[in-house]
Amino acid sequence: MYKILANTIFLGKDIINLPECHSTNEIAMAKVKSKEGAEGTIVVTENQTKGKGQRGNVWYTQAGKNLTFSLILSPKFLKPLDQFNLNIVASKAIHEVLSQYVHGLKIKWPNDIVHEEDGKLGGILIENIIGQNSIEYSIVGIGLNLNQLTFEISSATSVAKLSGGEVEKWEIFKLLIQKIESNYLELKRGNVKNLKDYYMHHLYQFDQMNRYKDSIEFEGKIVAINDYGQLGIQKKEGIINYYNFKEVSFL
Ligand SMILES: O=C(O)CCCC[C@@H]1SC[C@@H]2NC(=O)N[C@@H]21
Repeated sequence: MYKILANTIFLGKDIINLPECHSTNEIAMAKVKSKEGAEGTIVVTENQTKGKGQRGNVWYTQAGKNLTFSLILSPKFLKPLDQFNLNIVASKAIHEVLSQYVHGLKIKWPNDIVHEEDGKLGGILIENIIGQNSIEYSIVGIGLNLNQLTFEISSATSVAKLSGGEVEKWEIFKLLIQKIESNYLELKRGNVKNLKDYYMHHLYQFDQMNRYKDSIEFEGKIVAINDYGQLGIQKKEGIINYYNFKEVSFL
């Protein structure tokens, strides 16, 4: 069991801690839809049995070892087209906290946390309820591999594997809540530039030639992310193409 004294203003004041559930995102979304989930509520579980990942994938995690949780936010100050800013808020917070434990971490667009040589440690799945001209609610689901040591896929890793020892997951949870809240409040105050500068500074493969694939494989370098969160890749010939998620893959 954990004791959290996160010292936050609103985030994590209400924590729903479940020994087991299918998906914390699903539970958080159901809470919002039934008007039981106020902004700041967090759903966390020790054993997520059917975690949702990006691109319709399943997020696998070993019971008890890792962090799987979802935050309920109500960013009505954001227009639907500005929703990528929430990815920046969450990925920056995770990068800031996990970098206290492991060196060489990067943010892989749009919101994976990876080690530059050793694979993926964490992912974020954001699901929004969009209103007329604003984001009514946002469920920010976070899965982080902390103490898991063996993986079925070779591209996955964990903080413990990279740092050489088990970490205190509730301490990391507390630090994350604090960082996410402070980044979110910074976004609310309109300081997007500071947040985005951090994100770009730690972006995986930024300004390096690499291979990518859209309809065909090509060589290019990541040079920008625009206000809509599209990834700008400059091809060898100099033209910059902007991609939505799913339109381009890293090779
Ligand atoms: O594919 C990814 O990289 C995103 C993974 C997001 C997984 C987290 S775990 C907690 C939350 N609940 C879910 O069902 N998914 C997210």
